[in-house]
Amino acid sequence: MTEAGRLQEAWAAVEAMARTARPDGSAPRSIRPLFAADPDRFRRFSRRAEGLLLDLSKTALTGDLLAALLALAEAAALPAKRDAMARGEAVNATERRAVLHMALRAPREAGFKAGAEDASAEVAAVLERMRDFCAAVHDGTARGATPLGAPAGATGLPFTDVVNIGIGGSDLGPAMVTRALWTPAAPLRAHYLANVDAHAWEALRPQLDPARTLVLVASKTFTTQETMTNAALVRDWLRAALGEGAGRHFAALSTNLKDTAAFGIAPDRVFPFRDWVGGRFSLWSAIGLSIALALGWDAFARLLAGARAMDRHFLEAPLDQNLPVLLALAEVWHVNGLGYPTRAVLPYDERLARLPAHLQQVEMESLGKRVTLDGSPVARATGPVVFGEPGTNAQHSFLQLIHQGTTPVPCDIILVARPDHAHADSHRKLLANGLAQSKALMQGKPAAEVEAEMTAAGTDPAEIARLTPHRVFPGDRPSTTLLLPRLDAFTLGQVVALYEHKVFSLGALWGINAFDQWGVELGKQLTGPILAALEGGGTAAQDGLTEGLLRGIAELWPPAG
Ligand SMILES: O=P(O)(O)OC[C@H]1O[C@](O)(CO)[C@@H](O)[C@@H]1O
Repeated sequence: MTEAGRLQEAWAAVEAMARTARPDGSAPRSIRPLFAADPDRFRRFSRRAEGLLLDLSKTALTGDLLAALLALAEAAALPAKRDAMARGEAVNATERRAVLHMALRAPREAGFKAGAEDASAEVAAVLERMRDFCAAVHDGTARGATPLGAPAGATGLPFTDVVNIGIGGSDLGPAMVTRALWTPAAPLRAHYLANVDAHAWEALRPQLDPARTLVLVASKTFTTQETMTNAALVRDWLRAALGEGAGRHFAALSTNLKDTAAFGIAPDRVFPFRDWVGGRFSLWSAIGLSIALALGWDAFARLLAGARAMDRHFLEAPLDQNLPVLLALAEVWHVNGLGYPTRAVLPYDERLARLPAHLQQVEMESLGKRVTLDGSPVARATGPVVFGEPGTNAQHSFLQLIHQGTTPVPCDIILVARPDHAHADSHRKLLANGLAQSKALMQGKPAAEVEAEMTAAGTDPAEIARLTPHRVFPGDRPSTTLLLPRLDAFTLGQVVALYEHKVFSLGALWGINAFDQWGVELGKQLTGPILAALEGGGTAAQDGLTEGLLRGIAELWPPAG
């Protein structure tokens, strides 16, 4: 049989399972009977690896289904594709690029190559420069310029704040990590300026002293409109306070060495990375400099080490023990088997508040594709909509829909066993809530139970009949639970890399390119002429699609002069 034939057969086997009732009479989406039938279910469908525990038992996986999904992974050549990525082959075919974020967190000796290029050597060289720069900032050797009008003999001041100007992958990952790991003992405060909406800058500016602020212009391309606009605003602010000395307050994180020079950033302040690092996978590269500056070099090194540990697991563990692969297979079942179009990420840890936003880019920019690698339309649904908020906040907003709405939303519940505070009571409540949600989603609450509860409470029978349908929980709503021993730089590196490799695995299973993002281009293109119309007075002729709105804007915000 051909490779394509084997793949088709493997998909057919998985899809057939989604249509076939089980021998115990349950539907393939029901989870409750599986627990009833198998007291050992947690052990059979949870995995421990690298200090993490992943529980898949509250999905509808069965031994047969898992076997069929693993056969699909083999038929889709997932291991071979993974190894091709690790060898530095141009697996990002539409951009003819290697995909080597794993090289960013591997030691020099790992010997990653992008074609003939020694990727590991380049990574090591940039990391060394980043580390030296951090040391110089932290020990005050690299310091700000003397403010204009300062008394004679005054010198520049050490930096206390770092502002990262970037958007998408040049913002979300570093912002998420520093939000998760920053404590008042950290060496610098970090701020993130992303949106071209200058309200963001206006809100940040009063928190900063120009004499003590270091600015990182983070942009892979160094052409992104939002970033370059914000960089110019901040440069004006620094120049007003520091004159030509403002240059000492800048560094650039980019692949575009020509434009960083044109912006006026000295070559020794440019920290490069290469086109084999995708924006949404770049927090491990020079793009992570704000992390190292804010949290200290050791924390950044531990973050890389955690990701490296997950890389090795992904590269080496058998598929049925491989956490990223198993998460990907559960997603295939939910998306393609059961037709669930969304997924929620619920970290039960306030420090991970921005993890859902980071994963939205990692997953949706990667997997929001409608053609396969050869350009033909996909035969089945691809990436789901991903959204999320920390628990318990999510419980008091959108969990209603997840419990009782019409379409199940699989949930990723992330728990951290040990807190980094001394309030054990709060932490027990946090954990209890997370565990209760996964249980409630799965087991639901049938009408008989609702009725019995109301009867016991002495509720009037007519009232019981009226309210029961509203108070029933259908259950059988899947969730996975990931348990971390604690949240630190190492475990956070593991978690982010786990999701990166899950995304890779899904790309391989669906046969799509998870590493391009052509879908962001059209909006960028159309912005140009509309901006020109706005600059030209706000009413310049456009097509019927935008002209009315342009006129509406001009009426409400008349062009100056
Ligand atoms: O780092 P850059 O080149 O400024 O791009 C920022 C972001 O914009 C995108 O290209 C999407 O527009 C993302 O993929 C990327 O992370």
